[in-house]
Amino acid sequence: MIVVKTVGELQNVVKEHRQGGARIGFVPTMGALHAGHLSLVDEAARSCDLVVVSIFVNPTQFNNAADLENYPRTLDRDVALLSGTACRLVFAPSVAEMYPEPDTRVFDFGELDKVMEGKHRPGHFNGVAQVVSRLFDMVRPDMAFFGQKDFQQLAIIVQLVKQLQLPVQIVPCPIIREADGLAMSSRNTLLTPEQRKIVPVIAKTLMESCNFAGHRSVKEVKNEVTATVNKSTGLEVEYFDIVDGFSLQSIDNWDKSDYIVGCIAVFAGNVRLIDNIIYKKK
Ligand SMILES: Nc1ncnc2c1ncn2[C@@H]1O[C@H](COP(=O)(O)OP(=O)(O)OP(=O)(O)O)[C@@H](O)[C@H]1O
Ligand SMILES: CC(C)(CO)[C@@H](O)C(=O)[O-]
Ligand code: BAL
Repeated sequence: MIVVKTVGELQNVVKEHRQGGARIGFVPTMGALHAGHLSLVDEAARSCDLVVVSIFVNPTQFNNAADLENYPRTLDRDVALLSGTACRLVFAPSVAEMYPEPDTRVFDFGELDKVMEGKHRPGHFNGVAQVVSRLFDMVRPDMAFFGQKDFQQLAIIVQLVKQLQLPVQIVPCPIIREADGLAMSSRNTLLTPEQRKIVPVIAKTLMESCNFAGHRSVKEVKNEVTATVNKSTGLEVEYFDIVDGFSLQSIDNWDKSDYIVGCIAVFAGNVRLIDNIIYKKK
């Protein structure tokens, strides 16, 4: 496996493979890899000849300086993990390599980034769009793989690709969970052992709420999920919303959409976790 740090080196390796007829699959990450990331690599390997993984903690998508500073950085371990997968090229640039000049682009995603993560992390999706569009320009992948854990991010990326008319196919990949249901996340490593014992209640509550979807009102399910998670010691729901899976706008009635998703963000102390559950998909 090759690890490169500069755009020039990255493009040389990718070009060589492309000239040999390889289909390029791309998995963007911020590192601190876990089985969720590796599932994206496996999925990419099913349909692509060269799998490229980027590892870059992108400052422009952090709206909170402490979150950026505390974000786990484990490059050597990440490279070791990837060497056991089908990934053959890792791109781990510095901030200066990614942003030789500040990126001042402002994207317009309409209502998609005004809710949920976008509302609670101002500027977050603009930063995600900046880095992902740069990475796409550098790698020029045929396909790019994103996890459904970051449900709103996926919708934004699909919109970004449409707006910029990029020739890349975006492939959504299912959420990988720990044995106790907790959605895998790099931020899980920041939890104390006590917090780690409590946080599975988030996924458990979302899963149990499926039994009520369509039977109780949307408002009741929203209140019930929020109250159950908030009752757990040390957990505080930032938002729980039940939305149309395409527009991401809240719905007030189960009949309003054929694609309904419940999205949650929860603080366990200073650690912010997100998860979601699909209630209905045609
Ligand atoms: N549990 C998971 N299952 C499937 N995909 C995942 C999972 N966790 C992360 N991903 C995906 O991996 C890609 C890189 O995500 P990222 O590096 O931010 O990891 P993360 O674990 O989501 O970290 P964070 O703590 O920031 O949430 C994204 O497309 C993300 O959706
Ligand atoms: C897509 C991404 C790698 C961009 O920095 C990040 O938002 C993530 O890890 O989901
Ligand atoms: N997984 C999304 C990246 C972030 O939290 O900034």
